[in-house]
Amino acid sequence: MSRTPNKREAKAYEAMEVLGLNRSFIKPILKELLKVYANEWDYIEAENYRLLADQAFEQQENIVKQESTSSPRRTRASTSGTDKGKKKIDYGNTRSAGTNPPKPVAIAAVSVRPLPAWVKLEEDPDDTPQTLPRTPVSEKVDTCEKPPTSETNLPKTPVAERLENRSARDDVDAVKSNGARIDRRGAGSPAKIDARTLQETLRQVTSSYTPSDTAEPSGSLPELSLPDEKTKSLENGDHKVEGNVDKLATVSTQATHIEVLEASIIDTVEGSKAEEPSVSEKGIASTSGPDSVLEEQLSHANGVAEEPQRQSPAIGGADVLSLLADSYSEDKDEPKVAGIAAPDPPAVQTSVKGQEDVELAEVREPHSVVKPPTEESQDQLLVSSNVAMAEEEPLELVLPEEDTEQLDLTESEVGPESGLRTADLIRPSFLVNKELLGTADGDAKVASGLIVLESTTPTGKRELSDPAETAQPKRVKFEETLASHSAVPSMGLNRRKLILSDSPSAEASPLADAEATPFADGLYEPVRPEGRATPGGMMDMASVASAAPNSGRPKRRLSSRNSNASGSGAAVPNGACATVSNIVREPEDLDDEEQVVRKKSAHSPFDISRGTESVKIPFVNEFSSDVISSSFKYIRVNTVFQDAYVNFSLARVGEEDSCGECTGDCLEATFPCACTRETGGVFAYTRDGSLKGEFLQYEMDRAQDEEKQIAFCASGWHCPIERSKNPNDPESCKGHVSRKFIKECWHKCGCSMGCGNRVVQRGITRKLQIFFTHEGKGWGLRTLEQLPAGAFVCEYVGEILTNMEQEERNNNAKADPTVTHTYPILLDGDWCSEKGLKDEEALCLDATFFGNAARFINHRCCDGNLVDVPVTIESPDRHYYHVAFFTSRAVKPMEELTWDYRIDFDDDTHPIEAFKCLCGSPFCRGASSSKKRKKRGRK
Ligand SMILES: C[S@@+](CC[C@H](N)C(=O)[O-])C[C@H]1O[C@@H](n2cnc3c(N)ncnc32)[C@H](O)[C@@H]1O
Repeated sequence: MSRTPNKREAKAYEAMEVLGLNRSFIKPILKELLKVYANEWDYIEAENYRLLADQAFEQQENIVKQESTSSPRRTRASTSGTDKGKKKIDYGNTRSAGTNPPKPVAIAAVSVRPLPAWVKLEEDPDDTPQTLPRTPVSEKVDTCEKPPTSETNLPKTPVAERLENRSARDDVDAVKSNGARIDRRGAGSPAKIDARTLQETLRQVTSSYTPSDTAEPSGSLPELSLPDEKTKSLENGDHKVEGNVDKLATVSTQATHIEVLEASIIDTVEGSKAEEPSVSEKGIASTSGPDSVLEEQLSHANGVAEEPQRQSPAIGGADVLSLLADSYSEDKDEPKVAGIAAPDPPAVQTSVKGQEDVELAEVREPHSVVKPPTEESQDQLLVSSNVAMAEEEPLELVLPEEDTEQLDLTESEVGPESGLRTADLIRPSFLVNKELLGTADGDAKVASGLIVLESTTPTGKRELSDPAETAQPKRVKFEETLASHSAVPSMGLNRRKLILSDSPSAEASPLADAEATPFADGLYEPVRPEGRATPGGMMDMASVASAAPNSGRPKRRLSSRNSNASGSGAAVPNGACATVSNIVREPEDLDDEEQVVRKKSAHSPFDISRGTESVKIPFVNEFSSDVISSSFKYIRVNTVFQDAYVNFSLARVGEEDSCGECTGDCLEATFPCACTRETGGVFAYTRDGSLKGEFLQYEMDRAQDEEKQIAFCASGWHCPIERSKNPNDPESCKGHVSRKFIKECWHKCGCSMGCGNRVVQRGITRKLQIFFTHEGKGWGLRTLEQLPAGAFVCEYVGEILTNMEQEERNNNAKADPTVTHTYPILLDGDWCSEKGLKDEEALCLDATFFGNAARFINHRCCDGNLVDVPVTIESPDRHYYHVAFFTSRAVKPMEELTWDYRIDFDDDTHPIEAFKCLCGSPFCRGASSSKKRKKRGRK
């Protein structure tokens, strides 16, 4: 007999029930969570039981995965086509009566790690947790809240306000009262309309803005009378459509600042009368429709920066497209605060492939100063066919009729010879600026331009404009295929992007260099990455490491200077970048094996952080079907692995390490607060959250000439590195780089989270993207927005390990080629001044298995665009600190973010072989050492 649940437990069940998760399914999960979070109910209850719901949904996904691997081979028909989106498995959903709940599978390892005995869960009344911890230890001590910088500086848009006001509870209530379908995505997540209905809805919405021949809706789909004018809501009889929007990515240049938005459409009513819109919904002023937004963009692109037209408030439920426009137009009025990312609306749950929700890629141009683009950039036409989101039926976005003139493609240009099909061009695209992408480093070779528009056929399938209708078709040339960029994620093979140009200047495109080889029809084959191919499967670091052609190379020294004992170069699978047609494939065109590969991803391509960061971090792979290994788990803050001693107790923070008397923003105070003690009485950050010039300069000088900062462990005891290598007979210290620290305000300080001396602790605010590099470096990180010099990008987050533990990992990796190479950073910035450092205090951060976006930052010899800066936040001890990455110079959108790992490629005493450096820097140390290797007769 089961015991009666206590009140809190009962409430948790109730909340989950609303999400369609029954008690028996939830019970073991709840139990496990309580165990992990030391019975801290506050965690479980926060954000409307989000943690619990997340775990439950994660389990469901695991069950699906288990089912799909244990069940016989799925046919293609079952993964695409008619039964798409149907679920056959019982997820413990209370609505699936009569089926037993499945056995819960193990919760992800990160969640079940027990709290070490020393962890004290202190309370700090000042800090209201805003984001749920993924792990109890570091989340509890970390003050990372939603970045308030821009919130404090910028007025909130009505959309942001509305979304904020609308609590998750409201959504759940709405779902409950309306009996809508339950979405699996997360607690508080509203029910989602099914994919087909949504697509149809959107098609109708978008059709209402198209010239004429709108398709008839399919008979089986609900009839939704959608607006033919911008200000009408999407409401009709029993159906009301409303949505949330979220910025997915940003592409900005001097001339344009474009945000790709994502919208979830929510069908709140199914078969019952639509509810009156809530007050907050009514309060939203609906302004221009999507056509206006795009017209705006286009007029901006033509040099006319007009104020969007305001119209009367929406009467009914929120039209998601109006919301987009609304947000856009409101934002335009706002002052732009340099260097601080605009606040995002509250997180929108990410779409998970195969589920019944669909997301829409939209484009808007927010609050940036818009300058007219160059003539050249207007001449460039970019066709992006990969903006459609993960669902197999892409959503369509129609541009204003007049812009059809911008592109006059002939059928032959989209015919089989070109590798394109009509279907490839019916997806939304976005504006990009040629200058920015054309001049960017690395694989940034995309020119800019305006977007293709297709007309809508009676069948609903939109096609290109009839060439006959166009007066003088422009000669359009495809320039680039695979090595292009996207600001939005897609699923593996289902992405491609082409540049079309009728401009003579296109002949001198950056593509027409040694890296790109022209082939049929002016198409350019992108650079084939170096390195041996891995089988077309998961991006597994181990297999990549073993497949990479670096055997026999000298080993790298386990440098006390920021030892990054990383693995070897990643190789791109064979044929991954053969021809355009090779990758211009619909999901249903993928063979079974590829389908399986795509489904293997344990990460959402829309946001690898799974909502833990305040911005989404998508990942894209334009080359192959590789996905990010499931052995990697995203964590937002450092997390103790096992033995590391990291004491964050408030009692240890003295007066000299906090500014209890301060209020608000310490940077505004007349005198610098106590927290500037480390930095000589000066704040290291500017008011817009960047690293001040002098600090940046110091770090860059240091990076250039580290030898000057080398210091040795105090005499009389042994260096922890040497101790970990050989505990019984350690050698003497080989030296460490002595670092200067930045100290941020923290819990004991009187200032607010908006204080300018809290930057790193707020977490990632920039638009970043993880992408598969074309050079063979594996995954990399790039920015989707312009970054000024000194901008905080991200922290290097990982497991906190003792040096001994790390050494063991290294040895395992060394001994067994199937074991993943490790990516540690040594926290030795103050070892030379610390005496008698114990083993459990000699720490490093390893992001191999648990880490954040920084874990994907690749190495670049000498001239990387990031510098790493040691920052102390919670701990007065400097044996534990944060490693924060700031830009060393301005970085353009789509540029890869890199830093110098400070590897000695010639050091063959290092336990782990250095990878073959493919950084491409003129100062590459790896390249020169490879010459030396050759001299030595090595490969
Ligand atoms: C911290 S990880 C960076 C992310 C990694 N590229 C991935 O796919 O997961 C370090 C590993 O990336 C690869 N890598 C980083 N920089 C590289 C470079 N300049 N050339 C070749 N490989 C590189 C190496 O395999 C290295 O062990």
